[in-house]
Amino acid sequence: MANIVIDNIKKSFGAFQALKGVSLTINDGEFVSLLGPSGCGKTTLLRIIAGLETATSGDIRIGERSVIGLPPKDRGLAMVFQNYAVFPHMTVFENVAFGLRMQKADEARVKKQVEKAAGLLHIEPYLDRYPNKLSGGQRQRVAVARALAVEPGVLLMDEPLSNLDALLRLEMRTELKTVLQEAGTTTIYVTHDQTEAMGLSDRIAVVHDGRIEQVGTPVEVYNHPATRFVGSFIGNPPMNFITMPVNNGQVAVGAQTFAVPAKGSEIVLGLRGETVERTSTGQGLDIQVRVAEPMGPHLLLTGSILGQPARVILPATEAVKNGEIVGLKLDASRLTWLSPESGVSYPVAA
Ligand SMILES: Nc1ncnc2c1ncn2[C@@H]1O[C@H](COP(=O)(O)OP(=O)(O)OP(=O)(O)O)[C@@H](O)[C@H]1O
Repeated sequence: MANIVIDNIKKSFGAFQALKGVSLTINDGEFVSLLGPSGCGKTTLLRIIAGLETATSGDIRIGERSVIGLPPKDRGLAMVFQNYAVFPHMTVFENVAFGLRMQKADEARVKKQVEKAAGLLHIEPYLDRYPNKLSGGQRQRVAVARALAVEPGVLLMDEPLSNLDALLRLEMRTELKTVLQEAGTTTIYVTHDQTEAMGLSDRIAVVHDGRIEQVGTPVEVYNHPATRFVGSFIGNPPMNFITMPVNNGQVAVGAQTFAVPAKGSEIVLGLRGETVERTSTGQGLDIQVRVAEPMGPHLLLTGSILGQPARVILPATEAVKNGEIVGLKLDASRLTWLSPESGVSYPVAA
């Protein structure tokens, strides 16, 4: 069991700064995702924690002990990386048993742990096979099972589900969460998939351009994004950003008025598409609908609000035609207000 402290980690590759001072504490038994677009520095950070890459400056502490300078094997962690390395000359059983053999576990424990991990990842039927007789997805599950079999205090995972088909991904996501919670494993999980991060994580660290832009529970980062980047990266459809005029500290839309913290004459409204309610036009914000798409569980409207691109979601039972203007009532408690200059959101009123 261990907590992890990432303390002002910087990493440069030549003149390029991949990590620009990252700090984050992961509590004992917590599941934290590093979520961000390709190239933002997630994998580099994970490799530095693992000891596969050296930081330019900063400290990593696992269970209070600085691990900077320690080789990966002495850091008390297990890893599952995207390019899941399974040993081709070993059966699936021996692959999963690998870490336990290294620990010189007795045969009874090896068998018990391998069976437990194999059951979890649905690879029991393949235990006697060699990896070249498995699909990519099956091999990936072997790699995850191998990491879990040793019941590590800290588990680092880099897009471990990326080679699985959508249904298996969903199933594994649920199972991973359960097993890691039960084992009390401290987990850092790298992904660019916001759905995966939302579903799995106790907290999400949103990484952007070598920095952590926000750390919070999935609900916090979704409902109260700290920046425009976070609001647009998390959520499908992404948050809408609509620049609006401010008069005497108030924004008026139809019959609705909102007190806002803006200093200047404009503010950006961050609007989650599903927080609106249909009303008559002119009562709230009106959307000029370009396309209305029935999505099954809901109706997606794409168009413009105050001449700015917008997407909102209405219940599937609503009927809207392409080209129609639809009135939307806003829920004051679900709105985010952001500075037009910095893209940073104003704190939520207590
Ligand atoms: N060994 C290296 N030499 C030079 N540049 C590197 C090296 N490793 C990574 N980078 C650069 O550092 C940046 C961060 O890379 P990193 O792999 O951490 O991103 P990522 O967020 O994990 O992206 P992805 O999801 O695509 O893996 C990228 O711009 C990448 O090109």
